[in-house]
Amino acid sequence: MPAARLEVERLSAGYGSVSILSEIGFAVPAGGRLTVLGRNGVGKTTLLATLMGLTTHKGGTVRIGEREVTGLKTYARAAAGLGYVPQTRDVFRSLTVEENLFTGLKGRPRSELEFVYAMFPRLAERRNHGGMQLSGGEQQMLSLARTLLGKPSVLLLDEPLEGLAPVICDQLMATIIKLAESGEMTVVLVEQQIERALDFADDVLVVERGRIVWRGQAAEFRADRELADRLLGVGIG
Ligand SMILES: Nc1ncnc2c1ncn2[C@@H]1O[C@H](COP(=O)(O)OP(=O)(O)OP(=O)(O)O)[C@@H](O)[C@H]1O
Repeated sequence: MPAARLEVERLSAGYGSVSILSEIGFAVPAGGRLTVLGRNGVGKTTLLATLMGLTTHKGGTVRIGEREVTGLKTYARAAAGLGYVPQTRDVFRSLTVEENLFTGLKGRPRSELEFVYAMFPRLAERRNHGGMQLSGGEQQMLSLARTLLGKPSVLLLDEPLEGLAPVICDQLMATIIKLAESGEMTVVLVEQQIERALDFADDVLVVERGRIVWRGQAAEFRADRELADRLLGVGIG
């Protein structure tokens, strides 16, 4: 599936009776790269989980291209082109690395594994190791690699760099930018490494207590040092 536009309108959601997100609205064009920033606990993970249908919907819509997916279950959203790499590193611990990757192929030929083995040589070296034997960083690579094999048209990444060595972070970001630029994926990134997130993204959303409090271009955000300090409590550049 090629990259698709993601459009979110007045999306409100939470957990059971608890409301976390209020009237979130944004759009990412096909092949666009958005980063969602915010302090701890403001609702960034909840936003990605809501796009996947994993929270309690309280209003609003989500569209992938022309298709509204709001009423769909998680598996149907995945079939509609949403790919999600959660912070929890979704690895089948009883399967080997390669068996984990097979589950991401969705019937496509094994030869496609070479694409992720080239990106993560560490996974190639450990292809016969059990999921349980992997380090945190290796599990992160595996979770991401499996999702990339599914060729989602919109990829949702929740802190994918956590636990990865700097050189792997560089490679990973470069690969994902390439996939977006070549029109294969639209990407939404939640990331605590703000400099890297700004290097990656075209556009930025800042969330505070479940609402969007700032939106604009990454270059604009970077140019205004006071903004990062005020909204995120950190200095940049
Ligand atoms: N399963 C859940 N049930 C109830 N409340 C939850 C659940 N998961 C998260 N929350 C609450 O929702 C709010 C937003 O959490 P969320 O994990 O989305 O924030 P975040 O911005 O991703 O934080 P971090 O940067 O620390 O990962 C928090 O107040 C959190 O306690």
